[in-house]
Amino acid sequence: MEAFALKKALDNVRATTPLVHNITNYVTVNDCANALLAIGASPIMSDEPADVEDIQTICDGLVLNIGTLNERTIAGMFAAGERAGALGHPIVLDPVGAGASALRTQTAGNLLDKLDMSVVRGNMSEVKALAGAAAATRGVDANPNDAVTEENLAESAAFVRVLAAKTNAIVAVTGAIDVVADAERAFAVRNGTPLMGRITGAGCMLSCLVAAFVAANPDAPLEATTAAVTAMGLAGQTAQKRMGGFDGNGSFRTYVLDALYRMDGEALEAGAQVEELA
Ligand SMILES: Nc1ncnc2c1ncn2[C@@H]1O[C@H](COP(=O)(O)OP(=O)(O)OP(=O)(O)O)[C@@H](O)[C@H]1O
Ligand SMILES: Cc1ncsc1CCO
Ligand SMILES: [Mg+2]
Repeated sequence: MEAFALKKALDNVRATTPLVHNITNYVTVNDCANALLAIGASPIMSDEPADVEDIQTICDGLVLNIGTLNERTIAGMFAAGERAGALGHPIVLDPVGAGASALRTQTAGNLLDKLDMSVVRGNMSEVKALAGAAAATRGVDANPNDAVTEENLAESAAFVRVLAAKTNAIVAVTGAIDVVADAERAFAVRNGTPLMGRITGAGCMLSCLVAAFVAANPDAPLEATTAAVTAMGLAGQTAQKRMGGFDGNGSFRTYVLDALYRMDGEALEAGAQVEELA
């Protein structure tokens, strides 16, 4: 991808401060709010069905994360999603744990079927489950057997593209190599570090960033999603460089937020490891 598109995508987030409505899990909710603030967006969390339509009306985008779903929040997700669709706001689905339980797999599938989803962002086990393929989700983490590797990259990208075409959404599968695609184009992003799998919420935070980037770049949702994925991976790399002798995953989590806060368009361009796939 043209480096300029990455810089512009981040600059547009900072210039417009998109307000992002999140219906998300209670494990990583504070990290999600801080990641949005760090990148220059603004968070609001609201999952009460009687509240979500008003909240979505004043927002620029919506994240639906099923990490700790329950009947009430599922109802909130549909109500918010319908309002977002009516207003033309981007919706990002994070199908946390799809494949690990029937309720998660079915709920993620129903949200995708019934709402006008802009982006689906998950790990490969979750996305495979969503596509109806055999998947062995290990709780909320990807099964290593599902990992995108240099060897299976072409095949993985073809799978992601087919799902994107079928759902009419951009699909971002993350892991050691991230694949971001719509029906026509696909990008591989090689930013990131394995340490990101040693904290909870790197994926949840990324899904929120995707909503902010797409809301701020409505004419280029694929580039915007790729920019968000690149920014998150680069923040992980920057955070890792800062790790000192006594630091562990607690500090790493903080350093990721700091790296997002300090990232500018030039740094994003310089650090990006993005390849457009044929
Ligand atoms: N082994 C790895 N090497 C490099 N980057 C990684 C690795 N694993 C994850 N990442 C990065 O971490 C971020 C989150 O991706 P991941 O696939 O772990 O999400 P997730 O499983 O949904 O996470 P969570 O559910 O904990 O929020 C992405 O930016 C991804 O590129
Ligand atoms: C650990 C965990 N369990 C449900 S949601 C969540 C956060 C990361 O997906
Ligand atoms: Mg996840």
